[in-house]
Amino acid sequence: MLYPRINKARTVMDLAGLWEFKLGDANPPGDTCGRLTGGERIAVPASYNDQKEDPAYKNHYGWAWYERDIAVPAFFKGQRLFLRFDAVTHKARIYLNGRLAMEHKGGFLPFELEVTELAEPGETLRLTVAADNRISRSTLPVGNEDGTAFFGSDNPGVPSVEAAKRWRKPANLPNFDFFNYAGINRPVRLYTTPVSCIRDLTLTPSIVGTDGILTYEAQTEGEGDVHVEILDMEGDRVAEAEGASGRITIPAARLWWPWPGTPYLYTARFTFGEDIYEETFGIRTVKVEGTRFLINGKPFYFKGFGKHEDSPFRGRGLDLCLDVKDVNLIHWLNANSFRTSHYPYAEEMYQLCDREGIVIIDEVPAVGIGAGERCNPYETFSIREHHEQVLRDMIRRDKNHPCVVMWSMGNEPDTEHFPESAYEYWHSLYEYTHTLDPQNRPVTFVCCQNNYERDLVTRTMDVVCINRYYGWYNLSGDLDAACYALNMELDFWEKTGKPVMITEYGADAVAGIHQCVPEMFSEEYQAEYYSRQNREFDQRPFFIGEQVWNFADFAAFQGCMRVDGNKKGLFTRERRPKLAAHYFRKRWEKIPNFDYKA
Ligand SMILES: CCCCCC[C@@H]1NC[C@@H](O)[C@H](O)[C@H]1C(=O)O
Repeated sequence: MLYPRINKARTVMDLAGLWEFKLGDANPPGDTCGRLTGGERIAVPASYNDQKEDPAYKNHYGWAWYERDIAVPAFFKGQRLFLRFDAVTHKARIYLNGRLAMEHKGGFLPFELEVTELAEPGETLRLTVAADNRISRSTLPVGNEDGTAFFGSDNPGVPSVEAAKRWRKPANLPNFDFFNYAGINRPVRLYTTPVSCIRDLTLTPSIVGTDGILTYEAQTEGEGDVHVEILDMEGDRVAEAEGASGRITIPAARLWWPWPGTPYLYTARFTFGEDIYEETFGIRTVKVEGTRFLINGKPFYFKGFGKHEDSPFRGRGLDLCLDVKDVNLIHWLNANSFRTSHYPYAEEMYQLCDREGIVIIDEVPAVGIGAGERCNPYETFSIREHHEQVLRDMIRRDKNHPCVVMWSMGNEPDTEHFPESAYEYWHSLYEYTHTLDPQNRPVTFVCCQNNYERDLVTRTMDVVCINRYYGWYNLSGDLDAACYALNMELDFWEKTGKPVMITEYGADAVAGIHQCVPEMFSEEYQAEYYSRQNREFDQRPFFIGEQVWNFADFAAFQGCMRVDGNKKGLFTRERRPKLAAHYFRKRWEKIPNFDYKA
């Protein structure tokens, strides 16, 4: 799905601004709706939860209504018109002039509808969006349908507590550890194309000797011939071709390298009839070979984090300023990568990382798949069809980004209580995911702290990605015992012959709490936790990367395990560095992107 771009053949109308807004209820909206009345003002794009100090906004459960008028320019006449939503969380119903035009499930990937016949140029179009924030065992991310939220404390069986749980109003119980921000979180745009237009592009790079080879395919609608020009970063044409698909040789190609290498980007300029579309791409290869993760044939070492799209006021809403700030902090840290935990991020972040040479592990919102030994999620949760849909949508959206080097099918599902069911679910999904990517990048999922001897799934992934909290959620405060346990588990993984990386490890540190003898929740303990465990990782040649949890403190669901959110950040939510940030900046300055431990 192409990102909306302005050029001499296309234009884009960004619908950001103040919309009318009103909280709804849990009743399913109908196929028509009247004009929104009695609403309040809301900023779009942004989550609605934090835009007003009102528990009804913060803790809403159900539908919320947005509306604005669009004055469709008369000069759009003769063009095709598309309405594109980059993300509406978690479910959306779109109404044009009060009539239902589209529905969409999934809160982190774009969807669009053609409105050429519905939006009369020169007329005003009433756009109404209903957004449903409810999560359940049939959504991704998963919501609990009884009991408590992730890490929620409970006294089950106490008559008064059970009675109160029955009495209270329905509410979201996230089976995941981030606040369930919702609404129109990313841009809404009306864009035009010529009648005959380019609808999608697939760009697959490879390297032969010193030449770059670009295998391309243009999906078009209408009449015309496809012409392709390849431009270098200076804007000079270095190759060209005719035809909707083909292979183009770029002699003596400049490769895309992770920062501080040069992330060289070419531009493929496609013309089709009157339409034009330019897509940047990088000549780079990605491959797992033995226990090594190769980028351009060289063994890469991941230095980075899990992140979140999370900020005060905007919630999970797009914040380009914060994205630029975070990428500059990634450089400041001498880091080179992050995982889009636990959902695909806004496209603008991938565009930024393509240019800045930051490597991305791209993850779908499959988080919270499990309920302990009491129920088999693979038999009781109805998520498979939607899981395959979000994998298709994520890869369709992100397939051309050189910064994306691996797909993560999900975070911390239960793979130990029902190992055979888990294997059946995840191995078929792994095979399916491989069929979706024209570049056939490595596929993984991220394994939670578990009985790794019972887990039949993690060891079958292209890269073993483990989240471990030795010294925090277990062996708390005892880093000697934590390192003992960590080494025992690393001995286990060494036998699999797979590359292994840690995709989460960390300790909550409340900024400003300091102790001479490090104890949990102090900045000193967080730094000590990392320095001790990194020393163990450095002894293991098959260990290919360290991604800490988390880049920054972030908002989470209320609970006695969270002190104003999750405090495992290297930075505070306002991006102030803790001691551990300074520790990693020094550590990572000495660790090269390639051939570390070679
Ligand atoms: C019992 C062990 C469970 C560890 C789970 C650790 C969690 N991984 C997923 C992340 O979204 C959470 O924020 C992280 C944590 O809690 O900080």
